[in-house]
Amino acid sequence: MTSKLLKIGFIGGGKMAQAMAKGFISAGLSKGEMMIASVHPSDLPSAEAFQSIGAESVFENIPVVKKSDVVFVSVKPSVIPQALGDITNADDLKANDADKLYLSIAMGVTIKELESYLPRDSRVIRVMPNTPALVRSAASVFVRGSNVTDEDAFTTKELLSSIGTCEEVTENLLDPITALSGSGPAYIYVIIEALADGGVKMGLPRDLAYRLAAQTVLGSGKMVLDTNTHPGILKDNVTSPAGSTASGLHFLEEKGLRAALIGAIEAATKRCHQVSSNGSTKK
Ligand SMILES: NC(=O)C1=CN([C@@H]2O[C@H](COP(=O)(O)OP(=O)(O)OC[C@H]3O[C@@H](n4cnc5c(N)ncnc54)[C@H](O)[C@@H]3O)[C@@H](O)[C@H]2O)C=CC1
Ligand SMILES: O=C(O)[C@@H]1CCC=N1
Repeated sequence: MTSKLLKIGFIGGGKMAQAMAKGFISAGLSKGEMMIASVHPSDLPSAEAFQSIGAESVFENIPVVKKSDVVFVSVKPSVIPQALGDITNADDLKANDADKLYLSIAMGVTIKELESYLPRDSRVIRVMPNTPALVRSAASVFVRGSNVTDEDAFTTKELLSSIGTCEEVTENLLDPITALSGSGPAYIYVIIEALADGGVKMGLPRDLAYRLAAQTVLGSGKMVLDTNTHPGILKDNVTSPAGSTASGLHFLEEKGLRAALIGAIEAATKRCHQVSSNGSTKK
């Protein structure tokens, strides 16, 4: 564990930044008062969200860099050139504050592109977290940039491990990872909603249906992780001969659930490739 509390900044204080900030606070890695986030002037709800956890919110990016040990770059991909350009063009930063660790969570924006916008020799790491960071159950990965030290990688791993799981990967895997675990919570929420709708259709009270659907997703994921058993075997353990599950599974196969999920990961990966290959400015 890091011995000192970290000063954490967010360039872009939106949904993902807020989830991580709250996760870091509940993990004891930082305090609201040690955090700062920049937001677009039109985004008062995000400014207020950071203020409500005791953090500072600003409409400029330079104060975020100056006041932080670690700077998350958490704007949309199309905003990256302008936001990082602000840092490179700030004369006073070049002298005093260049030595920061930048952690970009932006979908599809490559290390090469990030480094091209920042001052020369900047230490940049690409991270792909997900929103369950808020409840310290994120699935995160990271990729080292050209100038990153082992200590930077260690700090990154510690930070992200405090809000869930964290693995180091190579950059060629980041787009499919973004499609799977970055976007994945959205797919799972659709599944939870649909399972609950089915329960309601069959007569369950809605609140009970949501609780049962969510706990079933949570428990099934935990079974895969904790028992280290193939999901096919775990599925077979639920499926009695001539039982109800076999009938439900048959319906899912007829409707192409597997193909739909495989297609979703393929489609989302292709969208990341588009951003990577076109550059973040050209969507
Ligand atoms: N939402 C998610 O589940 C995940 C998002 N990401 C990545 O995180 C990044 C942010 O996504 P969200 O938080 O969902 O978006 P968001 O729209 O909620 O947040 C973006 C933030 O950037 C701020 N902003 C806009 N222009 C700015 C500027 N020039 N300078 C500073 N701040 C500016 C906005 O005020 C807002 O607070 C994206 O690059 C996305 O790919 C990565 C993993 C998961
Ligand atoms: O939809 C997006 O672009 C981002 C990347 C992963 C989750 N949300």
